Amino acid sequence: MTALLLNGKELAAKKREQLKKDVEHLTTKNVVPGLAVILVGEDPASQTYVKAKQKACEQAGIHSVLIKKSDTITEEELLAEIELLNQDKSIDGILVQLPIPKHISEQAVIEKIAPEKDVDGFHPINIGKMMTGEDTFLPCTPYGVVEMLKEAEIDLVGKHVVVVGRSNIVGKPVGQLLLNEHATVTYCHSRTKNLREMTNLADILIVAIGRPNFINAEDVKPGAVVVDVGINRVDGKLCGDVDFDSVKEKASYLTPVPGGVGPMTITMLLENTVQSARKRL
Ligand SMILES: Nc1nc(=O)c2c([nH]1)NC[C@@H]1CN(c3ccc(C(=O)N[C@@H](CCC(=O)O)C(=O)O)cc3)C=[N+]21
Repeated sequence: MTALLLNGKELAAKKREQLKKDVEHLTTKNVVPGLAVILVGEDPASQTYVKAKQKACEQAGIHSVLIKKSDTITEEELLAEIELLNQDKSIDGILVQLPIPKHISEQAVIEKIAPEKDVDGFHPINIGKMMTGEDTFLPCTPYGVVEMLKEAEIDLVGKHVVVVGRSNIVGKPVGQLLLNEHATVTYCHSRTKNLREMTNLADILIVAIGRPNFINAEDVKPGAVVVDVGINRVDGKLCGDVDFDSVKEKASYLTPVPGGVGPMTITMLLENTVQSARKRL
């Protein structure tokens, strides 16, 4: 038996069609959703992602502004740029593309963004609201993962979710969102002992550790749902954290890379931007 594909690209396309209609409607009411992206430095991967975000905005009718800064910018100057965007009434969402140069505090930058424009869902106020289950901007990648699982009608209630990875932008929040959906959540990471025993307990295994082929068929319980959040470049080829060919013979559902979680991340960013713009009505 081979796993069914959780096709993020297809769901993203469907959601973007709906978003386009939502944006048209807002525009007739003189509200054009606006997203500002700040890119610091010349990292090629970041440039690719930012281009993809801009293209997606354009297709949905969202006004997007790219602010490019040299990697010699000071923290003070970057915070001043964010303040301008906080005050700008045409901007509903602000995203500072990560990573940023080491001489600038990532936390200071995140906390400078007005929480009501934090469409990444990274501000501590929004993280707090997510934890208590209040209405807020959900972080895009975790939000996209939950949307994919719901689209496939995978029941989450009481299921054992094992998250491999504990980053602030993926691992920690994806576990929290699935806990909010009544799953039982275990977090594992690079220092977990007996990792294979842990991952074999998972009904739903979420992998976001950033290492190619970190998870193979022996790590997976037969019939498990496996979500690969990894984005790695190996010999110029994009791959996830999961050994797709071996795991597809054992899992019930599996996300591909590319075409899985990545396109959903961008789609949820657009959704958050539109959600923010609606408050202007
Ligand atoms: N403030 C901030 N917010 C982010 O959301 C953010 C960030 N910084 N920094 C970098 C990561 C990475 N990220 C991706 C988004 C889409 C794809 C994506 O669409 N991937 C395609 C393939 C793209 C390709 O071919 O390179 C796919 O998986 O099918 C991947 C990665 C957002 N990030």
